[in-house]
Amino acid sequence: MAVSQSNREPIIEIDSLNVSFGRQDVLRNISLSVPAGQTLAIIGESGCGKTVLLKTIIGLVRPSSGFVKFDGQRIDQLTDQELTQERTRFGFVFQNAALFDSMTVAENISFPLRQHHPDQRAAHEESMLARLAEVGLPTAVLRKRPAELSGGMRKRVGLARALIMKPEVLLYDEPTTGLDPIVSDVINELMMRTRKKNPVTSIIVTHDMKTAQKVADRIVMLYPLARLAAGESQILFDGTPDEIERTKDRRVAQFIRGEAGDRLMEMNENAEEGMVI
Ligand SMILES: Nc1ncnc2c1ncn2[C@@H]1O[C@H](COP(=O)(O)OP(=O)(O)OP(=O)(O)O)[C@@H](O)[C@H]1O
Repeated sequence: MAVSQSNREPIIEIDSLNVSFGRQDVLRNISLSVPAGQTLAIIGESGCGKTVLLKTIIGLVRPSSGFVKFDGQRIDQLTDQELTQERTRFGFVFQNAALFDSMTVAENISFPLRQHHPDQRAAHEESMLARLAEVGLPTAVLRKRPAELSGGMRKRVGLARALIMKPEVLLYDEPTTGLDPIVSDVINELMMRTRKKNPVTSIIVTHDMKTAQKVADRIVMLYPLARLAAGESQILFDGTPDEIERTKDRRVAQFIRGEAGDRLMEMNENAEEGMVI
């Protein structure tokens, strides 16, 4: 699976990026270049800043310093109107599918088209049916509301909605969280199929090592700033799925194998000191 695409032009370039909220530093000196067509998985423990990185890429969070370039343009230098326009080149698959409960599946999927091309209603239905087929859902679901669907179906509807504008970049935030292993693997297959059918660049934020191993060409692991040694890069690992299996870094190895490691020792020490954790 691990195909190197480093010879392609970068579509996203992150340069010396720092993000803070008040006094809390979340991302420090992140530099990352994502070639067009690559599928990049960003892994790391809860709270290390994965979602913040995704949001910074699409301009929902502003950097404290450094910048993100999309297709050669600095995101932080765009006007609101330009940013709205550029965002139509992205598809975002949110953590909890983030569908509108009051709308039917059909209305949810076609929502971006209605927002951006209200004059082309005749073409909406055709696009919607094509996307629905792409994510393997029957037309019978179109009239249902999200609450009537299973978690896996909602994720598929979220993916169909993300695909409807034919995005150049797909951002997935925890696409398999909360799904059983079988349905998770269906979503993995769909992400791979989507990439085969469309020339997209994908960035997948995930805790799920199976997703990272199976779907990604490249894996980047972030580490919480508070746990880093002075001067250490927040990107603990950047390489292929094969390379991460052979990592010599104990923290990376513990993460990919799901071992509590140091955290268990910390818990025991804290418990001995009578701390509530
Ligand atoms: N808008 C915000 N305002 C203040 N703090 C924020 C904001 N967004 C995120 N944070 C903080 O930034 C840190 C990183 O959050 P983020 O959601 O990126 O983590 P994550 O790695 O995606 O975690 P998880 O895997 O649990 O989703 C957290 O401490 C969070 O509380």
